[in-house]
Order: sequence, then structure tokens, then C-alpha cells
Amino acid sequence: MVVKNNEFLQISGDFNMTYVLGLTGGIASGKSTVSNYLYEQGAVVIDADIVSRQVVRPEAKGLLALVSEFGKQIQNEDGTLNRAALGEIIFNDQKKRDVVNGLLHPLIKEEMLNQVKFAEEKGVDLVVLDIPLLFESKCEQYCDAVLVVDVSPETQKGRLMRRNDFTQKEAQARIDSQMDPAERKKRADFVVNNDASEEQTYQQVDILLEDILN
Ligand SMILES: CC(C)(COP(=O)(O)OP(=O)(O)OC[C@H]1O[C@@H](n2cnc3c(N)ncnc32)[C@H](O)[C@@H]1O)[C@@H](O)C(=O)NCCC(=O)NCCS
Ligand SMILES: Nc1ncnc2c1ncn2[C@@H]1O[C@H](COP(=O)(O)OP(=O)(O)OP(=O)(O)O)[C@@H](O)[C@H]1O
Repeated sequence: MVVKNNEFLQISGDFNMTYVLGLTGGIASGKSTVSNYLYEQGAVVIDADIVSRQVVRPEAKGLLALVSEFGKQIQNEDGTLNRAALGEIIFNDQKKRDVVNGLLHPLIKEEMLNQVKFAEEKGVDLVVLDIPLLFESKCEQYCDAVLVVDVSPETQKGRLMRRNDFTQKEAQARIDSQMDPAERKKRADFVVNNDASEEQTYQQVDILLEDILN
């Protein structure tokens, strides 16, 4: 099950409206750190990175579409997606990235919206849509508000290199494939800064939760 289904905030009944909070930010900005915390506070989290893995499972529509576009070079010997090979292609070529996004994003969006509908029917109070490319794929229309996790370019690159064991060049290619952070912040309803400790980030999220749930 992809939805991190949490009991705390689930109050059944027809009068309960679900608040859909979009969560986005650059690569390695701290979206999972924030969404894990929101989950601990009782939210149902729907994560686009997890759904994007589902749509490229062996035999799934997304993988078949990718193989017919790029050939078997993007598959491992066991038929699963070779993530490093696809990453190499899309983070270094904007046209190919657009092709991949065009093939996968409709499938990802459809599955995520099904999960939102399911949560709404269950009367969940707070659903978090964790979507790295939220604005690029025009998903703000499905959210009551959008929270952007912001970090300085130095923090972002350092954390990305450390976490993924990337070179400067590999990290920069991924950062450059995404929206300008200033533009992302301009479009946000809420911004949480994640340059300091996780604890300081959680405190900002607590204030936000007070705001949206009361
Ligand atoms: C290229 C792939 C195979 C690389 O896999 P890998 O395991 O190395 O990374 P992972 O999937 O965990 O993604 C890590 C981060 O990369 C960034 N990213 C992923 N895809 C894209 C993209 N198309 N454009 C820009 N940034 C992207 C996001 O910040 C994401 O959180 C994978 O990211 C993928 O299938 N991307 C296409 C689907 C997509 O757009 N996913 C983003 C969520 S909608
Ligand atoms: N406040 C913090 N202090 C120190 N390290 C942090 C902090 N927040 C996140 N990190 C670390 O930075 C890395 C990126 O964080 P996280 O995985 O939450 O980002 P993300 O935005 O979800 O990444 P992606 O875009 O790849 O999905 C992780 O290794 C995480 O442990």
C-alpha cells in the first residue's frame, strides 16, 4: 500500500472535509524529512516518488512505454527498470526528459488522484501530496495549499552529494533539471526553511499545522 495510512486524524463522517496539502521542493531539499514528520503527526502521505516506481514495475504501462521509446538499454537483465541508465538519459538531455515526463506523469497523476479520492472517502483530515515536480506538472490545482521546502543551494548540493554519493557534476545536473528555487518560492502558500536542524524544521511545520487545521 502506498498511502501511509494513519489512524490519528481519521474521523469518519460526512461532515469532515479533507485538507489536501501539496508538498514540494528541489531535489534533496528535505521533502521526505517533512512528509515523514507530517505522517507522524497523523497525515496520510501520498508520495510521487513511490508512485513513480509503481508505474514502471515489470509489465506495468510506464515501463512498456519507456522500453518502446528508449529500447532495452534502460532495463536490467531481470527486466526491471535500470534507474541509473534512465537517470543518465533524463538528467543530461532536456528533450528526452520531456519525453519521459510526458509518458510517466499522466500515469503517476492518475494513481495519485485515485489515492486522494480514497482518502477523501475515508474522511481523512489531512492528505499530503509529496510531489517533487508539483508546479511543473500543474498539480497545485488539486491542493488546498502548497508548502515549499527551501534550502540554500550550498546545503542542497552538499546533502545530495552525500546522500547519493554523487560527484559535483551529477548533483548539479539534477539540480539544474528542476525549477528555479525563487520561482518555486514565489508560487508557494507556505515556505519551510530546512537549512538548520531537523528539529528547527519540525517547529516550523508545527506552526503551519496549527494554521491549517484550526
Ligand atoms: C530517473 C529515475 C529512474 C532516477 O531514479 P532514482 O532512484 O535515481 O531517483 P528517484 O526516483 O528516487 O528520484 C529522486 C529525485 O530526482 C528528482 N527527479 C526525478 N525525476 C525527475 C524529472 N523527470 N525531472 C526532474 N527531477 C526529477 C526528484 O527530485 C526526485 O525526488 C526516476 O527518478 C524516474 O523514473 N523519474 C521519472 C519520473 C518522475 O518524473 N519522477 C518524479 C516524481 S513525479
Ligand atoms: N535539517 C536537516 N539536517 C541535516 N540533514 C538533513 C536535514 N534535512 C534533510 N537532511 C538530509 O538531507 C538528505 C535529503 O533529505 P530528504 O531525503 O528528506 O530530501 P527530499 O527532498 O525528500 O529528497 P528527494 O528530492 O531526492 O526525494 C537526506 O540525506 C536527509 O537525511
